[in-house]
Amino acid sequence: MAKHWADFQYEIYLNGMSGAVPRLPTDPTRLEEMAEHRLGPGPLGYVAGSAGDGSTARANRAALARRRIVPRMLRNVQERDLSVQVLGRALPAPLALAPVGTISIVHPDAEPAVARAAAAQGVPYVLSSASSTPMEQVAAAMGDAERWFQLYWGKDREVTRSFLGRAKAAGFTVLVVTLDTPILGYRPRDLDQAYLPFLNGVGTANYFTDPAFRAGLAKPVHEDPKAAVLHFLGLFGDASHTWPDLAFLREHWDGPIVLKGVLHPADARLAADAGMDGVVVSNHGGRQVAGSVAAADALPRVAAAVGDRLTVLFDSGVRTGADVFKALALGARAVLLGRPYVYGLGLDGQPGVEHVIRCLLAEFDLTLALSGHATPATVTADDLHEASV
Ligand SMILES: Cc1cc2nc3c(=O)[nH]c(=O)nc-3n(C[C@H](O)[C@H](O)[C@H](O)COP(=O)(O)O)c2cc1C
Ligand SMILES: CCCCCCC(=O)C(=O)O
Repeated sequence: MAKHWADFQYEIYLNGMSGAVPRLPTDPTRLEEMAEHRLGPGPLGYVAGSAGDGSTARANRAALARRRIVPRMLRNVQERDLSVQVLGRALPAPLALAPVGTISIVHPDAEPAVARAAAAQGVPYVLSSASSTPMEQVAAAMGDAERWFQLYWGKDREVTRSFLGRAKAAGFTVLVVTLDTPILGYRPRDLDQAYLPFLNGVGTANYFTDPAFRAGLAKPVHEDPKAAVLHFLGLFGDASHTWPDLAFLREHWDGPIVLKGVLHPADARLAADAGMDGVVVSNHGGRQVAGSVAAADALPRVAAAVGDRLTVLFDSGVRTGADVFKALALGARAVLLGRPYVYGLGLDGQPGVEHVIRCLLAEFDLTLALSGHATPATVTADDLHEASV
């Protein structure tokens, strides 16, 4: 019998009989409010902030809210199985943790704590290139869990080659290449505070420990850390890449490659033509292009274009179990969770991340059941009503 994630809510109620209530809110909005009070202004602005006037981040939420679920009745949902096949892997639920760089700014346990939480819940964690902890150390904390690595595909081919070699040696099997951040977006909350974690050497650990990166420095990192940070800023992204350049990555990575940040169906077709295995329909949580299409509005068009050729994943705005359901109905195979788990980490370390995962999946399990589905596979666009406002 498959695990019933919904049982988490009964666990909470039962614990309540002995006077215990959850340490963190079970509602993502209240979780975010709590984080707003606990995180310092710099880290909070960096995590919660987005590009320009913030309209893309708001549109992400609105596009999901506009779609309403139309539950079906009398369909025997007593036994449910949330597992899905993603890139040839069986996941216990259609969920992975999105790559989020520099998270030691919210909690000193940082990526290893997230890795342990994800492994404990069986959910893949996509480790960011901009991790505060070298990838080998995070891999060690992942145990037997799925290891996915996100690449910032930068200017220096030797560094890219070295990252791919290290990731492979550390047991990462899926490569997620982020396309939407060759340059950092315009982010007023960070600009107003002149706050960027990288300036303090946070999020540079994979680079500073990398032999190819170090070979490009005139002095060792500890002798001239500022020069090392500037070197990192100069090479982390490369806005000159074009589609044929993907051949380099295909040549150096023999596992699945997923392109993150695809919003246009034509780009999704190009990804398939380039021999990629999947795309993440994402606008980076509204952090890159202010005024960009909401990710949930882009999703059905991308799924219609390449759903039969590529694995379509989704992020940007997922906060609740109902959002996961809606993303599947719009054509995603699974979703990536971003900011909410960072708030869980900031508030309570590894248990905080586990709490966020368990709440989300309990709500997803209940949404699925109460909408008439025993498995994610049967959810389709027919389960949604699009409200006019
Ligand atoms: C603080 C922060 C750092 C991020 N760092 C990365 C990163 O290193 N690599 C990456 O591909 N995406 C990064 N992202 C984007 C996330 O992977 C994801 O696309 C986004 O958080 C989804 O939006 P949501 O959090 O609003 O759901 C970051 C997002 C945040 C909030
Ligand atoms: C200057 C390095 C930029 C890395 C961007 C990290 C990220 O994806 C985000 O902040 O969003």
